[in-house]
Amino acid sequence: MQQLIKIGTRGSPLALAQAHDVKAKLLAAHPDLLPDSVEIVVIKTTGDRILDRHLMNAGGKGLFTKELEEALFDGSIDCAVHSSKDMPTSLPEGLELSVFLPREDPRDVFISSKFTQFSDLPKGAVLGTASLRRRALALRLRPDLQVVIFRGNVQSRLRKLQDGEADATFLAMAGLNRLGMQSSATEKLSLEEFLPAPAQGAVTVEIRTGDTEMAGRLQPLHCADTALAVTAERAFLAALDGSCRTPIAAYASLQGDELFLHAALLSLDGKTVFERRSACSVSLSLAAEMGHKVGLDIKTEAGQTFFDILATQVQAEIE
Ligand SMILES: NCc1[nH]cc(CCC(=O)O)c1CC(=O)O
Repeated sequence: MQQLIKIGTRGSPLALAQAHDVKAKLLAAHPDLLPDSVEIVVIKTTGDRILDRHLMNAGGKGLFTKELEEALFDGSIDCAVHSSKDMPTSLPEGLELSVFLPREDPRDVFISSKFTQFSDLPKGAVLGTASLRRRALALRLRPDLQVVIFRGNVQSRLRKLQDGEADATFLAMAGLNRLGMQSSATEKLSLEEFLPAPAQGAVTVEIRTGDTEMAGRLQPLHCADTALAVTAERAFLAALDGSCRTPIAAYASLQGDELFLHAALLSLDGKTVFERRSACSVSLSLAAEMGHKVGLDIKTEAGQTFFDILATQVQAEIE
């Protein structure tokens, strides 16, 4: 009997779609694997349970990964499938991100049943989002807009919109594509004006360091170009903060034989923006170095006072 490969995932429809995609790609890459030998194991995370409180107040990104990581350590799963943008910048000792799947559309989309594009929103219209980045980017363009906090998975946010809790919301195109819900997107937003979250659109697979068998099985799923871009974006995030309490945006893309990074740190109201562009040659270590340097440069430029004020504002927001 063939040894079972257990793929761990959260239970949201998006997480399940990503895990099933990884399973299908594993089976396609390894004809010797019997379909029954790859199993999806759904693990409920603390983040999924906290729906009443604002997530950042409860502990941030790690809330969605902790239980999956415990399952990796105790052997109840062999790999965990994640949206890279939900991954903390540093992982527990003994775990690593083994592969990045080819990046999906990295853009944010504007969603509304009343208005066909973001610029059509009337004065004072209400946006529903829990993302500090989306809030800051939207207010930067339209300081008149109101923002209410929208939490929950893609489906529940769309339901809140239907229920009239806001005039519009934002979601990642990648998630809608994976859910087969492309038609829910009202307007695809430009990468220039709505700079995505670091690593948006890229699925990653976490494994135990040293699990060469699992790493080998996953290798055919790896996309080197995606890894390069995500490495630069995550290095930027790590140099700045890494938590989701800061409006941070970054997008790197390969153009010819260069990797271009566009990165930004914003104030909560979008009035202050520290923005940089940089480029480097195609190398993982140079990509990491570039992201780190851009992050440190912006950190220095912003200064401690900026971060102190931001922390106070964010705290007041989420209480
Ligand atoms: N925070 C939830 C989350 N994590 C990853 C995605 C989208 C898929 C991706 O970026 O790969 C989403 C939903 C959204 O932001 O619309």
